[in-house]
Amino acid sequence: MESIEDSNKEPSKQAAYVSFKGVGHKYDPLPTAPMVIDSIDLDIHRHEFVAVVGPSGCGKSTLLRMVAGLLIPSHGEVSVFDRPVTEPRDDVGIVFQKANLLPWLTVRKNVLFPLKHKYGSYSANDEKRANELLEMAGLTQFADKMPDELSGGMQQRVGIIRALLLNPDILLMDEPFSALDALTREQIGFDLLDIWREHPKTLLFITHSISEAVLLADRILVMSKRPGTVLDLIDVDLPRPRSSKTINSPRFSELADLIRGYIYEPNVPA
Ligand SMILES: Nc1ncnc2c1ncn2[C@@H]1O[C@H](COP(=O)(O)OP(=O)(O)OP(=O)(O)O)[C@@H](O)[C@H]1O
Repeated sequence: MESIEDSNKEPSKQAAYVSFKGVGHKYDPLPTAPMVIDSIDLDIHRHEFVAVVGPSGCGKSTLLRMVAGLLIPSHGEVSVFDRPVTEPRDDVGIVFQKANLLPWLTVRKNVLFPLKHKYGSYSANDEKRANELLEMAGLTQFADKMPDELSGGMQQRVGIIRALLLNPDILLMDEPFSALDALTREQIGFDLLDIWREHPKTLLFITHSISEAVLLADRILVMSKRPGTVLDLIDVDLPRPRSSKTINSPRFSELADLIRGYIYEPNVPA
């Protein structure tokens, strides 16, 4: 089976897993209403890490909601594994900016909550898996604590583990680290890469941080201002595993500058 390390080589030769074909959307059905996103064509490969960057309001979250089936595009089609997405999918995990843990449940019970909610109960095996994931995220000693006893970074890790417990094939992350301080943010990014290596997922990751996108992703979708279109889809040809050394490499700066050019001078060809 292909490893993640191989998966960012020659992405154009791989089969599409999540596909956007001519996707556009307007929230208001009036014919004169403006499009929020327009003419999005994009193929994402299985177990690929794609970061999405673009100006505020360009439709990044709108794209994510479409993959989850929480929003059906008014134009074009989103499909997963060649099947059009027409309703909410249960094979998708979502992580938002805030972990939104339930304050009256312990960390372990928060992680297990989606299973309980979905199936009414969970098995000893589920609990074992929850413990394994908590261990991997360095949270074993906090498993029986209440969420307000954890730092923001730890709470966000719990949110990620919770999204992973249902073993979704697709993980959607909407600015998951933006509420964290810079150091925690970098560390949790590396933690995410470790988790993703151990539990491969197709990952769509929205961020406002250009360096975070370059550090983590296989490819970066750069969107224009509203209506959001694809300005570029950049292969991040930096070797894995990535580390803090990656940030000091000349190629890292080149890629970050390329994206900055699009974001800050969108009319100037890079
Ligand atoms: N439910 C909705 N009804 C009407 N308009 C909406 C709705 N959701 C989003 N919009 C509008 O669609 C546009 C794109 O929103 P979206 O949240 O997808 O952008 P974004 O790129 O994720 O923004 P940000 O970076 O600020 O989070 C915005 O102008 C927003 O106001």
